[in-house]
Amino acid sequence: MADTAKLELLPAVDVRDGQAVRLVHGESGTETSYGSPLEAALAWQSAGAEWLHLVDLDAAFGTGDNRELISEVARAMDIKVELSGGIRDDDSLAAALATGATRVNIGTAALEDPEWVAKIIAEHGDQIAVGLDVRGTTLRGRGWTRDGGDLYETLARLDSEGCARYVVTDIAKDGTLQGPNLQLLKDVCARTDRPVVASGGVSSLEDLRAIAELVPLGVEGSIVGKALYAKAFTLEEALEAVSR
Ligand SMILES: O=C(O)c1ccccc1N[C@@H]1O[C@H](COP(=O)(O)O)[C@@H](O)[C@H]1O
Repeated sequence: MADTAKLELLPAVDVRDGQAVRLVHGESGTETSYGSPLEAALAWQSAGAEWLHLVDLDAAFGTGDNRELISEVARAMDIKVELSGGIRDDDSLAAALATGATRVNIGTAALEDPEWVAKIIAEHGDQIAVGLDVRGTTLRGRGWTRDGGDLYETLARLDSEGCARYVVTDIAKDGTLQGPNLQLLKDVCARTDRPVVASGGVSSLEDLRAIAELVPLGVEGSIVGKALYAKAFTLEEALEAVSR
């Protein structure tokens, strides 16, 4: 990536039981509800977002799914959509791609079904990202409830299979407003030449500027969740903060 590129921002809409929610450390039961997912997504689009990070949390946790609602939201967007949660087999992948999402983010399946993930990377290329959701350097799957191997071993495997991009979440930071794990992002960027999307912990415009400093290392974007819903700053302010 060229050093002059600006950091992309991906406001998040995580859906649980039909509502836009934020979790703390991704733990089921910690939800704060923020109402209609479609209204939230449209608000981020109106505020100037170029991307929406849309997550079906029920599908990620295995507590059902919000497939129709997720599809409705994705189809209503004029902006790019990154779709996550419960994409683990041909049926769920087909449904995700049928929403018109620009790319889909694979978590659990990258840990539990490497052959399938290698196949879909080969078939769909840039439309597939892998979510590397970590505690320390241990990957977590199935709603972040189960260990799924070593971060760097998995990264090396996925790199060799041609994975186009990684979404790196520090679970210890996610939903806490405690700042991103910049060292983790630097460490991942040092181990891959593929673009990295940062996730977890953003609390301030300063945090976003700090992540933007990592663009020359390979950080392409940052997901922003709780800070927007908690009104720590507006999306307009965030976009301005990372514009160059
Ligand atoms: O985004 C969250 O807060 C979250 C919390 C707990 C589990 C998953 C979460 N989000 C994203 O869901 C996908 C993983 O889904 P799957 O394992 O492929 O079914 C991944 O992008 C997570 O970052």
